[in-house]
Amino acid sequence: MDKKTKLQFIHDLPKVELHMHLEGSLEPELMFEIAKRNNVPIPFDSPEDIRKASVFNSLQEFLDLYYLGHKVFRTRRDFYDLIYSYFKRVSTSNLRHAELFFEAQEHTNRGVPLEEIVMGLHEGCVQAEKDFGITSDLILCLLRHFSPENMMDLLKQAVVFKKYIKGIGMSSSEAGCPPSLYVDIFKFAKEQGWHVTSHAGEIGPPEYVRDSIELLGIERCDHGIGARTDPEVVKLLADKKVGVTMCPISNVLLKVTESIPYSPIRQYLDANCKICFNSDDPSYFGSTYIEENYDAVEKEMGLSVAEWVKIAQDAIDMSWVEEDERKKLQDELDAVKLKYKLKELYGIE
Ligand code: HPA
Ligand SMILES: [Zn+2]
Repeated sequence: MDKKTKLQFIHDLPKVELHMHLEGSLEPELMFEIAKRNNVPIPFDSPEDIRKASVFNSLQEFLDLYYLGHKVFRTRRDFYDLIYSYFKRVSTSNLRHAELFFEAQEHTNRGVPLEEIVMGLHEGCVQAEKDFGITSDLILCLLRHFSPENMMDLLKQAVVFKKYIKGIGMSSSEAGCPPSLYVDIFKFAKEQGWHVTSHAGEIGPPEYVRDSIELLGIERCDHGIGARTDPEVVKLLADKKVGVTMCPISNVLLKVTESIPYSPIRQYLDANCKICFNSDDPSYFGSTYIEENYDAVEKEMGLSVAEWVKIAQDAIDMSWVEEDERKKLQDELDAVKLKYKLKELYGIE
């Protein structure tokens, strides 16, 4: 496949985003707009100032700026605007389905009612499906910089909104927060029928990935980079079919990996792990949404056509969609295979 056709083929792949923090898609212009209407002071004079400040030497440096941005949100409309502007922005990238993290604790702990957050986001999802044909689900993402008790309080409140929340995730820094602290939290979430995922092995060691699988029962592993140094843990990911939601640009900009080719993408593909590419916090990383992540991997690593098909398939397989939706996504991927004659030319079924 020539270079131009390959880029078009990558563009045409039906995309599934499984690792994006909605608050991480807050573009500086919208941050300013919401801050202004809510009368929330922010320590920047212009959207450009925020862009200039978005240079990070570590995950923690990023998180310090990132959680500051959360403070502008107050109302249902703010959350609606956040999610709708995300869908609008990615509507040209063949994104077909997204499972999106929202970080309620940062808002509820400031007094914002959970209902305003969940319903604002849900209404945005419904409208985006009508306007752009993108389906979506919400993942309530717990934050490790708050206590397990605070997490549990929120989860209990969230039960009322169960039908609007597909799963539970956990993020923020792993430093000093081993998975063993959260066994009861994940047990409760699973008892409620929620799917579960967790950030593990972003800056944490391979044991954090292993313990998240064995103690917390995660179905997906967000980032999962840390597993790379322990082949047993990589094998565990593959054997248990715990897919890794990788975020190539985020990992480079937060100095988690030296470069995209130095990330364990190749290692995980060779170990037959399920992997997919995602955007994490696109607005803080130079507006790099899902397609920019796909393109960056292709530019720096030049994956094979068969590998791209596997990654698109893995993302569908790793998603938590219901059967009818899964079939639609599968049909779209099969249509791309036909369009590019992948069976005749590459033997790809
Ligand atoms: O990359 C991340 N790691 C942990 N917490 C986060 N919250 C947003 N992005 C991240
Ligand atoms: Zn993340």
